[in-house]
Amino acid sequence: MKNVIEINHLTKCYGDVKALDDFHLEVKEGEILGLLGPNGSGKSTCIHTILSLLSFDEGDIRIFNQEMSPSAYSIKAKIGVVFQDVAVFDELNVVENIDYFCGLYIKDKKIRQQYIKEAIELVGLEEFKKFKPKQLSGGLLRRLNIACGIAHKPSLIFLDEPTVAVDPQSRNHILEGIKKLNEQGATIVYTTHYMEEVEQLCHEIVIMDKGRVIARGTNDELKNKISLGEKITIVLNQKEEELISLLKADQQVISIQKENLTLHIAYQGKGNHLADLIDVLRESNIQYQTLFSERPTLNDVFLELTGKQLRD
Ligand SMILES: Nc1ncnc2c1ncn2[C@@H]1O[C@H](COP(=O)(O)OP(=O)(O)OP(=O)(O)O)[C@@H](O)[C@H]1O
Repeated sequence: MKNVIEINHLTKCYGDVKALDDFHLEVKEGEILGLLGPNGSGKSTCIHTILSLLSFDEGDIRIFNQEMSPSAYSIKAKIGVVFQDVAVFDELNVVENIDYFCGLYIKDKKIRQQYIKEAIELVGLEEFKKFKPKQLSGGLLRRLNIACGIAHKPSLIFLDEPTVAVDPQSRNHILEGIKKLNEQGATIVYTTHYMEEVEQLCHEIVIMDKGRVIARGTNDELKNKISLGEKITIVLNQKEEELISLLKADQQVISIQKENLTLHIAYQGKGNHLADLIDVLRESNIQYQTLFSERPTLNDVFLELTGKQLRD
């Protein structure tokens, strides 16, 4: 599959702050690529430089196999952008706003009407067509912002944290809408610091920190990169020093964290340890309240690679 975006050696400084540091990225046609990183890791700067809205210090950016520049209008016409900040006209209603933005690219009125209808359906704003932005809740406003950015059916779409501070219902509409856009053929670059969203949505995930790519792969590939394989949490009825000694002797156990009567046990490798642990508890006659097992999250991946939490 061909690359829609190719970025090499991209460096962008704001004074002394290196927001992008020898950044590399390839985005394949038809994929949803998630750019995941904590606040300040450079996600927005990355999107703005790709779109030539910001200049950069070093590197090169190619989109659709052409060099990107502020005047590359033929490339820009095939791109849709949805930024974090809502940018719509207060005096226009939902349909009129979408019509305005779609009209920048689609001149045929009949085709535009069809596209507006499809955009409204995609984000679930059918009941609010005549509403002005001030009459919409924050989540609905975000949905309108998305409809304005994608109504002209771009083949490459950038969404920069479109679900920040959005209610769960609107979040679901937004995520489902993005999946549909992708099914219709759009390549999507999605930035977020919500790991659950990239897990749910993205074919490939790029993890960023301090302006650099620190890991790339599918959800499973990223989780296989780290030594942590399984996390078991157990809430005991009373302190059990014997259990802790047994766990410390287990070579598969990476760490044990104690929190009152709760133990968080981290295991390495791909094995399942829950059944064995239950056997140990039974054999040692150790009583417990609850016991559950979890697989690593992308936060665990980030934590193991950087020593920091994805979310502060
Ligand atoms: N206009 C600016 N002037 C100076 N520094 C900036 C500017 N914009 C961003 N930065 C700095 O560049 C770095 C990357 O910021 P950027 O906004 O790209 O990160 P981000 O991952 O998008 O963060 P967030 O999730 O908070 O939006 C941060 O250290 C930020 O403080």
